[in-house]
Amino acid sequence: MTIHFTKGHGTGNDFVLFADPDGQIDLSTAQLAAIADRHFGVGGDGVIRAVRSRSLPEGAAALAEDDSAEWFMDYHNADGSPSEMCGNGIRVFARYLVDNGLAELGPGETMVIGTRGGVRDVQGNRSGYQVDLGRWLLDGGEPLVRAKNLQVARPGLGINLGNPHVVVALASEEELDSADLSFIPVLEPEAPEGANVEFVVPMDPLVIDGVGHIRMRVHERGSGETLSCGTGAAAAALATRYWAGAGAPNQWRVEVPGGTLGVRMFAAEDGEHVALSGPAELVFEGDLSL
Ligand SMILES: N[C@@H](CCC[C@H](N)C(=O)O)C(=O)O
Repeated sequence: MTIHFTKGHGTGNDFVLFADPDGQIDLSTAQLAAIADRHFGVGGDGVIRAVRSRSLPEGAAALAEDDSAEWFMDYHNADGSPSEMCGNGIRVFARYLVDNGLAELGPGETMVIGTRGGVRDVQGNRSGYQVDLGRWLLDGGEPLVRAKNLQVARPGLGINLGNPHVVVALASEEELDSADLSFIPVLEPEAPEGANVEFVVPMDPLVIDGVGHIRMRVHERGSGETLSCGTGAAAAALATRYWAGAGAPNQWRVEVPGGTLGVRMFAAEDGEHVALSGPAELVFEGDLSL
């Protein structure tokens, strides 16, 4: 079987995308991991299948939530495990659909995309694409986090954005730079479904012209350390605002090793939502025989 793929990224969080509109390509965990392998495959932090919501079982829930969710982002991590959501991936996915003529997204228009974490609204903007990540939840408690090269275990904050995160504040940029994230951080107690773990430090000053500034590195569940994580950047901004207390801003710039992401918290009908914006690039295409 040959698959025509496109390689894309959002702030260096990179993905292998392919279209399977009618849901005819059923890749095993091992095949997905082989595609994402940086030495023996195309290489990427995740593999994204563009499939019509009506053509896969999980799509029924997306269509029940919003029947305009024609497309479903079938997301898998680099080890082949499925994830509920990917904030950078969904922005790159929207660009992929538009550039390949599979969907249209005019200025000011919204594209509704199905994911395992629920439907998400994506819009184009000046810096690339923006996604409304929906309602967020303080979820997962405050586990202790250990990572190699961190002198002491740190308390984390569990946040759910469709997928699970634990955010940890570090003392300084030096500590952030020297943390060895090549190993899975140890959580105590363990997260039953695993977690993406974000390490953050506030920049100095924290707030400039009403916008909060932080730096972040991440160890993604199922993919290891990546250059960026969109839902992770949103979780990091939410946790920092939580720790900063009353008066902290609702708009944030998050510096990740692969660039800068924007995060904005805003009131919606069903509670507070968080939105993520930043670049979404398509880099090259090719054919892959499996
Ligand atoms: N890179 C993504 C998150 C991808 C999924 C994650 N590794 C998980 O297992 O939840 C993002 O940009 O949000």
